[in-house]
Amino acid sequence: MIGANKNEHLVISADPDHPANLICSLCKNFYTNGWVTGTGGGISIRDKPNNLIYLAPSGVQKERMLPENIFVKHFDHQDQYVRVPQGLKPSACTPLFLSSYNLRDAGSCIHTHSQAAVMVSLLHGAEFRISNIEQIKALPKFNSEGKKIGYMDFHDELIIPIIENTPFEEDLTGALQEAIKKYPGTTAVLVRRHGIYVWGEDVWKAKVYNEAIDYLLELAVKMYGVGIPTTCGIGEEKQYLKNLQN
Ligand SMILES: CSCCC(=O)C(=O)COP(=O)(O)O
Ligand SMILES: [Zn+2]
Repeated sequence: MIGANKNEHLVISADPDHPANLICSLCKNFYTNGWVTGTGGGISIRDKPNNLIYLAPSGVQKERMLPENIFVKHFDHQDQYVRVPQGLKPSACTPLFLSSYNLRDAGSCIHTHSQAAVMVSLLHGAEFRISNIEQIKALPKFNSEGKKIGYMDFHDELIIPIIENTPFEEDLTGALQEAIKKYPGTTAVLVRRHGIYVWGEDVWKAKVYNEAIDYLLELAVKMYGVGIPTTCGIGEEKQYLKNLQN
């Protein structure tokens, strides 16, 4: 778009909670968790009141980005950028982030290359399931139309679909959209041998959901390591641990 490089006012703000600042600060935080190392992963934030979408550049060290490196699109004209930083390309994850906005009205979407996500994708088929773990209560519960109706209970079973990886990130879009439609109860999609996409109503919800899910994925890997199934009922773990000792 002509003049898109000029709209620097859209990304320069003294407010630490401005989307362009938050993309940079949260990516630093994700980097220390090992979620966006080696340029992989990222985050997009939607400014719902101003109808704008903020996106990181592609192929850069995500923990070193500056607000002026951030791309901006208008939500109603998703084929056009209103801010294009010079010499940079928008994240290859863009169509995946947009899918969460368009299909789930998300306010932010996080993509990580978490090793726990990759491990779980290697240990499961089409779905990851876990239940009877306190941390599940941090995750949203949806009705059959994908509308949030509250939070999951301790005994609820969390189900996250797993899609197959593709050589190019953007080619994941069709499978991610299918999974979003097939699983109205999910707020995340795992990508086998690659990572995970997690979205939420706003950036802070997306952050909490991503943290809670990653905790559960990491726990799941540890449970497999000692032979306890992730859907094991309360008290049943003893029988698996007993088998382990024999
Ligand atoms: C080693 S990163 C490969 C690309 C990828 O999976 C990813 O998440 C980063 O894509 P981007 O275009 O945002 O750099
Ligand atoms: Zn990726």
